[in-house]
Amino acid sequence: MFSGKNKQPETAEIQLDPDRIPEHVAIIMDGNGRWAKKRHLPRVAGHKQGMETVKTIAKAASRMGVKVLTLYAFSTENWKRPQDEVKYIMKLPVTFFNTFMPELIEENVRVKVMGYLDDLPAQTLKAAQDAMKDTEQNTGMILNFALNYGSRAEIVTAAQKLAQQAVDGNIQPDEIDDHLFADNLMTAFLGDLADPDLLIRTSGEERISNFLLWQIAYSEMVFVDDLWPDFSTETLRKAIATYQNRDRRFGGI
Ligand SMILES: Cc1cc(N2CCCCCC2)n2ncc(-c3ccc(F)cc3)c2n1
Repeated sequence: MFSGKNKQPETAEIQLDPDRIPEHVAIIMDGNGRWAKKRHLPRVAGHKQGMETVKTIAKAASRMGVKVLTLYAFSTENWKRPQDEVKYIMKLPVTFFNTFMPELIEENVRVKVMGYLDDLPAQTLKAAQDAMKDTEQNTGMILNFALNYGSRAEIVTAAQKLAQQAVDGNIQPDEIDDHLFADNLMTAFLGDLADPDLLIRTSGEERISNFLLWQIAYSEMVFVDDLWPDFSTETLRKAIATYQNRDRRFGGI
């Protein structure tokens, strides 16, 4: 770890500005299947290892001072995958909480799950509901799982809700602005923290894949080559350091 007379660490930890930690970090956790394929393992082995990475990164983000960590766990399009893979994936929330809830409580982490939850298998939904209930008093980082989530569907649902309010005479069309629209999205519970400061996607892909399309309007995006199961605390620190070295303009000059 230490080399020569300088006694400096050979792999110095990335130094971050503690005053500029992104409040809301969102991650598209990609590359689980490729991770397994590289090791001649079944795809589900990648998902299993990916869940362990969720535990590591959730704790690391909490200790770095991130206020909200949103993780894209399952999209509305993922139901098209082989049914045995979907069946396995849908059990991961149950396993996650059965094996990690004590550490989440110890970290004072509050769990939220957003998506079309009514379409989830009963055991998956119960695990998510129990975790939200068991951590609702926690005041630390919000660990927000996007589960059976799709951004275009989320936007359409918000438009339908507002249209119905107008039809019912509860709002006038000209009352609909950014704030009222955002109040009808699944991230409304986050208030001023709803929009990610930093969006990370793993595995080298540089696509948004129908994730938080409204919310990432001004987000910094960092694409890393690491496959999600290989994503480490150091990779997270490097992504945050990249974010801190950028000068965000929010449309200004
Ligand atoms: C569907 C799915 C897939 C899933 N993978 C592991 C991470 C990589 C992405 C795909 C597979 N993980 N990992 C954690 C959860 C989870 C979700 C909700 C919750 F309340 C608690 C845990 C999860 N859910």
